[in-house]
Amino acid sequence: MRAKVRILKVKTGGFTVFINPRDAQEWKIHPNDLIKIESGKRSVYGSAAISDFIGEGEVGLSEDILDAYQFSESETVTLSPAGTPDSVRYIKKKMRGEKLRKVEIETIVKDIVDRKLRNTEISAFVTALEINGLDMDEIAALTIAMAETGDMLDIDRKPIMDVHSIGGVPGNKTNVIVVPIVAAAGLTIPKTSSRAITSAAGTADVVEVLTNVTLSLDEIKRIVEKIGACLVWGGALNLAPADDLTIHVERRLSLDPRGLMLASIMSKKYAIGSQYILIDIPTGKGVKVETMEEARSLAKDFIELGKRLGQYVEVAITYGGQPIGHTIGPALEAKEALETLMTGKGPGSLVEKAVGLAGILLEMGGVAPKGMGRKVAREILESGKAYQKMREIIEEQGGNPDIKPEDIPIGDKTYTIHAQSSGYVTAIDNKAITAIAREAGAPEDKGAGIMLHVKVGEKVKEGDPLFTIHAESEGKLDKAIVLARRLEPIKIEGMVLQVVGNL
Ligand SMILES: O=P(O)(O)OC[C@H]1O[C@H](OP(=O)(O)O)[C@H](O)[C@@H]1O
Ligand SMILES: O=c1cc[nH]c(=O)[nH]1
Repeated sequence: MRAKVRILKVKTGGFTVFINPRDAQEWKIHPNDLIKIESGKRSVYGSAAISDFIGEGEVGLSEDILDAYQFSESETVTLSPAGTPDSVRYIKKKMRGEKLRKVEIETIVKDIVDRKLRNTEISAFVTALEINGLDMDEIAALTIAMAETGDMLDIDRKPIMDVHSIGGVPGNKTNVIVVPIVAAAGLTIPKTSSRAITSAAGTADVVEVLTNVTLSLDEIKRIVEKIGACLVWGGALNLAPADDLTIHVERRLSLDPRGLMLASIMSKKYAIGSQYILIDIPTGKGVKVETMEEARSLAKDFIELGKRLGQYVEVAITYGGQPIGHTIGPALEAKEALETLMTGKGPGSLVEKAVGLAGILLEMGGVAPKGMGRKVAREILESGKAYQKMREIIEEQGGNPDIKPEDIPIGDKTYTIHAQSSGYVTAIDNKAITAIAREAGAPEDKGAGIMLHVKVGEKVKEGDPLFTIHAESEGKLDKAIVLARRLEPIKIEGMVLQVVGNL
């Protein structure tokens, strides 16, 4: 079937191919069929949508396709039904709990990248991995396939350091501070981050409040070779492109299966050429890893995977029992991170975690003596050198280096929850805090989120403010308030915990 391309100003969130109803009837194409579009050496897959705003003999392509593949108006292309991709059989094999062969994993990844697998099949894959997991051979094959289906970066500087958190803990803007400290010490750290997966703000969402994070590989290479660092969104690049497509599905399900998480993180590190990698595993109630035992087992997997890829990996198991700092949500977190960089001071949990992680990297990179990394990192933060480096990062990535915390717009629809009794804050529920911030609109609404007025251990009096919800719309604020009242994320107890009468 031959058709002329019509470029449509429509975003559908997927690759959508619009076909006229008469052509669809003649060609036996039904809504949502997978269609292959070929032109010369290019081929791309998309889902059929039938509409008479497209003329007979034409094919309408959504902007999503055109962002990734160049087609020109009126160009003649060939359309054909694509049938069921082989990878669907392999996904079902994993659903049955069977081990996948390397070639089967490679086919799944290639089909994700080629868009032969759509969100329905990708979510089946994510669910199968959540339930049945992957062994180390499968994880290594998945990591390499994810990296090799995209571009590889070759930065002309050595050694290449990197840091990555498995995420999960609310308010984790730590790497926005770690990266400029490490680069200010003279090391090279091309940091790519994903957007939020299970949280209310991924590092890419936070940095995007301060500067552009959607850069090309050539721009990253230029910036990193010039100033030693970047803080960008991995999904904008063709680095491990299957990663962002699976993360898109994971975010909807709020799932991050262990094997996929290892492959997601390490494929990005492999593709960007990182040699010395620090992995942060926040551990505590209500985050991805709840016990030290689980954290140590995951740490071993990261180290083993690194060995297979020729990378040196160290892992920091960090405290994740309550949010980091006081802010949750992209703009609120960007404000707190910027204030900390500008003043060299900030909430204890944020500063301690940032200098702790940066210190490990400084020792790994040989710019601080063993046991002195944390001290050197703190000096770099307090001296303002890390802030100067952050200004360079912001400027090189296209932002305004003079941006001040007070310039950052925060959601102006607010509601504060107050303590209903006096006592001590004994717990802050990570999952509930994230859920409320997401209900308020984070991470998509950058100004949405939560400002915590108290942390665990602090004394409160009845009526004291506990946290403020920020939203950009009244509707989302109302929903977040309802959720906050139901979940009561901050637990306050007096010294008497419970009274038990005669049993
Ligand atoms: O908390 P959730 O959303 O599950 O995890 C996703 C976040 O964790 C990682 O953080 P970093 O880039 O290493 O700082 C990812 O890149 C992303 O920003
Ligand atoms: O980049 C990341 C971070 C956490 N989990 C993932 O799957 N990828």
